[in-house]
Amino acid sequence: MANAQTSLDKAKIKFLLLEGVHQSAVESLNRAGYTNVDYVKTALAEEELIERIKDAHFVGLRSRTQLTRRVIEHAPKLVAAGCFCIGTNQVDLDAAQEHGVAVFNAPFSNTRSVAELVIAEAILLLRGIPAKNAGCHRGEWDKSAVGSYEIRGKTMGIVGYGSIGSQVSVMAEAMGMQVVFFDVVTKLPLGNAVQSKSLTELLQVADVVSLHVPELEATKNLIGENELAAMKPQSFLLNASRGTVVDIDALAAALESKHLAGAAIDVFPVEPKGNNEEFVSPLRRFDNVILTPHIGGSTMEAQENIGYEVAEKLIKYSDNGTTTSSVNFPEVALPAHREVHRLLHVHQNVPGVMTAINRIFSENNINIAGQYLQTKESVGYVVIDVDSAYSDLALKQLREVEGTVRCRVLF
Ligand SMILES: NC(=O)c1ccc[n+]([C@@H]2O[C@H](COP(=O)([O-])OP(=O)(O)OC[C@H]3O[C@@H](n4cnc5c(N)ncnc54)[C@H](O)[C@@H]3O)[C@@H](O)[C@H]2O)c1
Ligand SMILES: O=C(O)[C@H](O)COP(=O)(O)O
Repeated sequence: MANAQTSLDKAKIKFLLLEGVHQSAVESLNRAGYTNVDYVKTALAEEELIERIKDAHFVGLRSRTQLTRRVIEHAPKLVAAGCFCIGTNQVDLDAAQEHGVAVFNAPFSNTRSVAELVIAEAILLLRGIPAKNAGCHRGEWDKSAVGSYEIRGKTMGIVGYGSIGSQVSVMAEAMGMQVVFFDVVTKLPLGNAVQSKSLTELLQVADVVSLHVPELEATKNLIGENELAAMKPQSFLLNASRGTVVDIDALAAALESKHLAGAAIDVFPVEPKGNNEEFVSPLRRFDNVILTPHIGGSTMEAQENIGYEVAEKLIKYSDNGTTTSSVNFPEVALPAHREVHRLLHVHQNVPGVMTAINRIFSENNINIAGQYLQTKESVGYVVIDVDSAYSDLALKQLREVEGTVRCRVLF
């Protein structure tokens, strides 16, 4: 499937890859015949992105690039976007859907890296290592067991029991911790973990609270002044999810008052746009806080696997039309299209469109070799395999159907 033909010469299909995604992505694209790759090591500000994306068919990005409605409106050729990470909050998914741009991500490849970091941070914080380390760097020698604890026997509270949260759960139990978790969905508890009935119930019993929820309206400031006050005195807060989930000023106050004994924060409400910009945060002054520059998923293993995973999804969509695991698009898993031409029609999901499409085939006496239809919210995606002699005519007429967002052909 990887070397299937597309109607447009593959060398003309442009991939814009941003934020230094792993070379494994470029290798995969080249191997599949896609050699027109514009590789950029950084994120781009909106104006520059608009300039660069205007003739791109595919774009690859990580968490820093903002794929806004305005950018999408200035990308007339764009058929898909690949987020080489888990989060897709940096993409205006509604605008992408409306413009027929399928969005893919890598939901699993970096989850182990985040879970490992969380366990390491829990151990370091309970031992008081961040402050001891900072002291030693300043020439201090504080040899003392006061305030240093094992994690064995302590309670890990996990908020968001998805791919990452559930792995933290298994690892924490393996280290001898008890696990409680809170999720808006009822989840199968792994091992001896127990699902809490409410966030407050979890906050009241956990020695370490680790956040693993997506960025949503409902998770904005999920942990604010009241939630911090509900946490056990001398407990720890870990956030490697999204910066918007924690009210950072309220956290600074809880650390200042010594209600919390420490924290480990990887993501921030405002993050520097690039590695040359200063990192500004009210948390910088605390020795008992581990601060990391949004690197929870940044390991060589994770990045390489993400490169392969997302590139593969973009290649499949380009070569064959398959949209399996898209986050905003109807999911269709398609067989190979041998000896037929494949028409891919993206349309508004409104009554009458499919009738108009099917009329084209019956009125022109075109035999349909295969038809696959799926809808999602405001968008419909129909794939029609036809005899090669008829694809030109069908394509022309399909583009005229009212409600058409985009239409292309693969042969
Ligand atoms: N720091 C990093 O580098 C890094 C790396 C990977 C992922 N992340 C972030 O971590 C987040 C979680 O990743 P994941 O793979 O575990 O996602 P996931 O979708 O597998 O799990 C998220 C879980 O949160 C739950 N949830 C949603 N809203 C909730 C709420 N209000 N209260 C409690 N639970 C809620 C969901 O039901 C789900 O079980 C991602 O969305 C991403 O933003 C950060
Ligand atoms: O959503 C994610 O997977 C993480 O936030 C990592 O994003 P990054 O690839 O920009 O580091």
